[in-house]
Amino acid sequence: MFNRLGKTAAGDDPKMGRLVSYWSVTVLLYLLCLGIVWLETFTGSGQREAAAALTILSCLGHAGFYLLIRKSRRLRLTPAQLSVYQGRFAVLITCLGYPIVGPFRGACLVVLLVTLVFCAFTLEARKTHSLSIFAIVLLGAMMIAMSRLDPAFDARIEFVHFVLIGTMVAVVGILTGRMSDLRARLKKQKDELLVALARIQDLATRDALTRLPNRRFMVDLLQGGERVPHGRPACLALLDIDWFKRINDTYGHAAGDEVLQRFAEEGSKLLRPTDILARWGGEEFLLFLPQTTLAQAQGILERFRRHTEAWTLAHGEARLRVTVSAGLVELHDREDYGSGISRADALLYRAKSEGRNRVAVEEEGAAVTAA
Ligand SMILES: Nc1nc2c(ncn2[C@@H]2O[C@H](COP(=O)(O)OP(=O)(O)OP(=O)(O)O)[C@@H](O)[C@H]2O)c(=O)[nH]1
Repeated sequence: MFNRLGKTAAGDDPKMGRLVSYWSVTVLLYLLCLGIVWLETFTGSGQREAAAALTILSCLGHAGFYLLIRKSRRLRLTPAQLSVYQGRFAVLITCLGYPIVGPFRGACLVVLLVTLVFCAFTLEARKTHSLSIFAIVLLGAMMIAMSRLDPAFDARIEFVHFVLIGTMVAVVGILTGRMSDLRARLKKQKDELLVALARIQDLATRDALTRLPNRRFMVDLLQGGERVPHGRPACLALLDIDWFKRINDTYGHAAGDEVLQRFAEEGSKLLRPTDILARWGGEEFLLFLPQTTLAQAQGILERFRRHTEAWTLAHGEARLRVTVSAGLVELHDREDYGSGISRADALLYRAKSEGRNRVAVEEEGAAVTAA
């Protein structure tokens, strides 16, 4: 119910929803405690002015906290900071209520404990301990003052109450502090796991050298779609850097790596956000062009080819140049990607055998090449 209330008040922001739902629980607790204050006021010896002042203070405090929660993002207030303020305010109100509730004083002790447990959900151990000390000191001061000022407050009973609540607050403070530590450790572990998971996902789906999606990513993506959706054109090309072995043999493997990186970088610049260039293996790349007709894809590949022969890579005194060959197909309606890749591979072979630095395109069952 409180979660639903938080969601209604805070919209889609889950953090804000949680804060508002905690806030509404504390409102309920305050209402209960104020009920006890007014019960004593009407049926016992409670003072009406003091009860009214306490009620107004509580209402103002709560309205203020609600506003602080809603504006917390703008004011850069963290949930922990809000909890410290709310916790101190709750302790203050409980201690102020202590002399007013007469024989129901024991209820204040329980409320103090509940406040501490509540705060332990958002506070770190150190802050929970300092809130416990604040509660013990304030309540102790209130008990001493009342046993001196009001004969109804028996010093012996107050002393027993103080020892009892002091011990319980200290124990609860330590336990909730431990709980906070545990929570902080769990959160740290969860954050570390999320980072590790993101890294594993990255390693599993990206090529370490070029940072392009790797073959596994591409296969999963293409197999996930299984078949080309009916009525939507999509094209697929296999690209291969020409005479790449010569670069390795002449300038070394590191230079070859640099060429692969540069090829990926330059190629990615030419593509639309929906196109995917993946490293298929070695010096071979796969380009997937969704929602693209063969004529459009041919234009993109031709631009890619011309751009590749235009850029150069400085390597010592030398300027390395490469060219690329490609086999391009339009995926047939409801065709599975595996057969599309085989057709593109055959066309790539043809582009290589017809002289390289060209795009071989399949048209109406026959493969033609353009350079
Ligand atoms: N530097 C580097 N070389 C690689 C990598 N992966 C594969 N190679 C090399 O790429 C070369 C590919 O050579 P070939 O398959 O003979 O092809 P090619 O020399 O490009 O000739 P064509 O494809 O026929 O134009 C091989 O020497 C591989 O060792 C890599 O990650 N880095």
